[in-house]
Amino acid sequence: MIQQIYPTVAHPYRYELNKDMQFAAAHYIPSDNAGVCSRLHGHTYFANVTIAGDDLDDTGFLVNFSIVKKLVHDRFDHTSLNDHKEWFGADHPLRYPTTENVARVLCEIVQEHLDERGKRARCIQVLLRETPTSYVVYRPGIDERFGEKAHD
Ligand SMILES: Nc1nc2c(c(=O)[nH]1)N=C([C@H](O)[C@H](O)COP(=O)(O)OP(=O)(O)OP(=O)(O)O)CN2
Ligand SMILES: [Zn+2]
Repeated sequence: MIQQIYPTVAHPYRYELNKDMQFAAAHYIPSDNAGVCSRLHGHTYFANVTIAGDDLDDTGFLVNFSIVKKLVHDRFDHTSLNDHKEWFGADHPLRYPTTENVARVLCEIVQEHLDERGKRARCIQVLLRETPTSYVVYRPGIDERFGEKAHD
């Protein structure tokens, strides 16, 4: 696993959980402006997902680390990102599988799961490294990040 210096995000929650994952995936950026990246190629992506919240479940978990791995690694590992039509496509730049968009999609997928659990935990940051020299940090807007705590 890559040793990574993580950017921190200030938040009002008691607990903060981080899950590191790697997944191998192919993609292409469906735009002529993307140069060689418009051709199918692959990366070993490194993702760090940060979740924060105040309430633990009956197991003493904010959320089970292995569930986060299932949501991200198990869904995308050894796949082509462009094939995941629910999230990615050629019809709009926000749906191209760029590092920026993939980072946001990972955050949205994790947040959807957290919403289903009903413990008010938030996915507050996703760091996604595409190559040894390129990564993106995605943080939702303050209202999405902190929910009802945004204006405390
Ligand atoms: N803002 C973005 N720029 C680029 C993205 C992206 O998702 N967001 N993606 C690519 C390509 O997909 C490519 O795989 C990664 O590009 P790059 O960092 O340029 O890759 P290199 O390994 O060639 O980097 P060097 O540091 O020059 O070795 C391109 N741009
Ligand atoms: Zn790429």
